[in-house]
Amino acid sequence: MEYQILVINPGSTSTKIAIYHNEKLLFEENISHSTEELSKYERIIDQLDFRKEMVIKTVKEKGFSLEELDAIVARGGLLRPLSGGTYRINQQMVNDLKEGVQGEHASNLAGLIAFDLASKLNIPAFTVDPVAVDEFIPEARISGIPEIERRSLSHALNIKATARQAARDLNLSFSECNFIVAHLGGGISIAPLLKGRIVDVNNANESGPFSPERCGQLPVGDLVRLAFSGKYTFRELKKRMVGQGGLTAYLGTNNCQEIEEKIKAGDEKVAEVYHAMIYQIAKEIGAMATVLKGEVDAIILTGGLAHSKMVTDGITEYVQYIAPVKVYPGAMEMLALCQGALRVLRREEEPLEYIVEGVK
Ligand SMILES: Nc1ncnc2c1ncn2[C@@H]1O[C@H](COP(=O)(O)OP(=O)(O)O)[C@@H](O)[C@H]1O
Ligand SMILES: CCCC(=O)OP(=O)(O)O
Repeated sequence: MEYQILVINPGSTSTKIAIYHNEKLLFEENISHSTEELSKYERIIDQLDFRKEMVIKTVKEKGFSLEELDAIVARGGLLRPLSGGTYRINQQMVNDLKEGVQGEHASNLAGLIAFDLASKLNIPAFTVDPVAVDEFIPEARISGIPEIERRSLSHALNIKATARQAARDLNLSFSECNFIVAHLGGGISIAPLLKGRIVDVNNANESGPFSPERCGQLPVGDLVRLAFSGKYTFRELKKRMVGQGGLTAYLGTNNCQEIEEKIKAGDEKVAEVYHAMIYQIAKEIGAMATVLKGEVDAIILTGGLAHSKMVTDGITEYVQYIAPVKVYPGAMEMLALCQGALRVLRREEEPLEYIVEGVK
């Protein structure tokens, strides 16, 4: 059987759209959104129509028709904690994405767009390895106060897909080796994979290193003081932390190529902030090596920032004592989503059902 599949992947700084014919890429468009463009939306859910229209327009402009599609597959969002795999998007999932049961995030929009378009076309909509994939070991859940649990929210899709590719490239079995995968994008997830499972990870929205547009882990006392200072509303402070934090807060942009130009031109202040991000990434990789008790087959750097030699060389200098560093620039998310849908369409795998206990 032949399948034409639309892949939709909204990230914090971009919307990626692709059409595949089986595994063959027919087109891929990566539309970047500036901090300014997105800052006019109060909440991420407010971007729904903007991002949906962008998908419809892009498909048309590329000379394709939605009516030719056999399925739509979308990056999964902040759903309830769930195991990895391919899920058919159902009404319960749509409700949870709209509500943002584990918080707001651009990937919550993908399933909503896919479900809406697919329902009108009478074709299935899927999601694969959503952000909420949870394979934590019990000790990774404990935060330090019982009211707050550490949660598994990460770039699970790209982390797993890149780790599988690295295992193939190293001639290792994915389920038998240990990796630390650092997804370095608008947000940063650093995950130790113990025999293929993400047993811990910083929550890319609230913890770990600061990133091009997120604050990462903050000193808690100062954060509480800031929250009660009257300077920010709840929503404003959240936006400051995710979207307008990190490099954006210090340097006014999430565009690392622009930042690197300034560094090359000799701007020492910019270099200091950029180096601090690299330093924090390396420190988190070191922490995750401890989770794996030092038994690390490779450290894998992926995501948009892995295109930068300044970043990958900077990190490598700190962490190469742990294990060999492998660089996979960009993200394999689009192909991984397509392949997840194909496995189900070809009946190689049963789609998983998103069921919430006690809700019909
Ligand atoms: N060649 C490059 N050099 C430096 N930074 C880059 C390069 N390409 C992309 N980036 C940075 O990567 C980040 C986006 O990563 P990406 O994984 O595409 O984003 P998202 O998290 O939105 O999916 C941006 O901060 C961008 O400036
Ligand atoms: C919460 C982890 C997922 C994430 O942050 O994705 P983006 O970087 O694409 O926003």
